[in-house]
Amino acid sequence: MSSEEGLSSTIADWLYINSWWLLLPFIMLLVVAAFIVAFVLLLYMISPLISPKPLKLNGAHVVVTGGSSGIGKAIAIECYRQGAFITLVARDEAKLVQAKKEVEKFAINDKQVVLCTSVDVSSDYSQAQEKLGPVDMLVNCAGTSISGKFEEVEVDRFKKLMEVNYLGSVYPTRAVITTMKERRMGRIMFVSSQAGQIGMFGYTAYSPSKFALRGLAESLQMEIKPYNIYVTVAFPPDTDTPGFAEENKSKPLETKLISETAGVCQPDQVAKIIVRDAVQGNFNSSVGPDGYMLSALTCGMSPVTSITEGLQQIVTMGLFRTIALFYLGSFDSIVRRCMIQREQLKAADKTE
Ligand SMILES: NC(=O)C1=CN([C@@H]2O[C@H](COP(=O)(O)OP(=O)(O)OC[C@H]3O[C@@H](n4cnc5c(N)ncnc54)[C@H](OP(=O)(O)O)[C@@H]3O)[C@@H](O)[C@H]2O)C=CC1
Ligand SMILES: CCCCCCCCCCCCCCCC(=O)[C@@H](N)CO
Repeated sequence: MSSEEGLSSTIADWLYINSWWLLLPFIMLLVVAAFIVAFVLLLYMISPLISPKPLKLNGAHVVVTGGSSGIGKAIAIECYRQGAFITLVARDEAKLVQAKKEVEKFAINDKQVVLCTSVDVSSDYSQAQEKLGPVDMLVNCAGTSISGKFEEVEVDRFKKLMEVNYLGSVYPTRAVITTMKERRMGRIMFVSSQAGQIGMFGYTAYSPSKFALRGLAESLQMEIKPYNIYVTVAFPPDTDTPGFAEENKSKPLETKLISETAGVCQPDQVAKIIVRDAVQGNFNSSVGPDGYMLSALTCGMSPVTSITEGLQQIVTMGLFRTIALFYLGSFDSIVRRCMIQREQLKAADKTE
């Protein structure tokens, strides 16, 4: 027997004896796949248990702070169109009366009413509790924005934004929560911003006040879930409102250029999405593809309200982080280019 023959017969013997071992990795793979499929099916079977029952807006009482303008007014209209009773809360009485008239145009039955109360949500709110009566859904939308470089924003503006955007959501929520817990039902909505998911140039005062809402929402949701009350945090992009127009008058170029990435939305489009998510009891409400990516990417330890949402987060997170790194690179280069341009302008001014 030549040495070549010997070698091939050894391999054949080896293959014959051990061939089924070769299949082992495939068998294991099949078993793992079967387990995953069974697990996902099981999750879907129990999903009705973790998804809240949708809120019936028809006949419900919805309170909207910041309801006299922009996104808040659009939310009020969207709820009114679905048969809700509305209370609008803001400071300026004339604007409130005007908004009330606009909302009333969308009535679907003659029992519906729109009330308004002039309250500054950033100062204590406890007296308002009795006036309001039972509330099915509270929309915390009153808010304002200030942009500018960190050292150029006056110190008291940092405080003001926390008072209006953050504490202005705490006080109204405190006013309605006890009754909601007693009735074992309700929805609380916080209108944050995409700038509450990503810290960016020009928003050193604004972003923290919007990030804070997310922390409040997560903590509160864990407390009140057993009472069948669901919290929604909305993270809209730039939206075409009077507030946005005002903000644009003094917005740094960098902030404008970076924000443009996510585009500008219309308030009624934003309101539709937010109201749908609040009715369904979704914790997270995002607008547009960038909003979707940002929410999946920054979900952290936030509560999950559907199996599909959880699975999507698991599958997409790594991919979205990869995309985010490119975005961050482009934002850094916007900031660097603007800085160089400013310095060149300054130098040119000096030589003149
Ligand atoms: N527009 C945008 O690009 C985006 C906005 N957002 C957020 O959405 C919310 C609404 O924004 P937008 O519609 O643009 O704003 P607007 O400026 O158009 O409207 C703000 C509303 O809040 C009320 N409000 C402001 N301060 C107080 C206060 N202290 N007490 C009671 N009511 C108050 C205003 O009425 P009054 O002044 O009479 O009190 C008005 O009704 C804000 O929280 C904002 O941060 C988030 C992402 C994007
Ligand atoms: C995978 C990762 C995707 C990343 C996408 C990043 C997009 C960032 C855009 C940030 C826009 C911030 C808008 C703030 C609007 C606002 O709150 C003010 N206009 C209020 O008046």
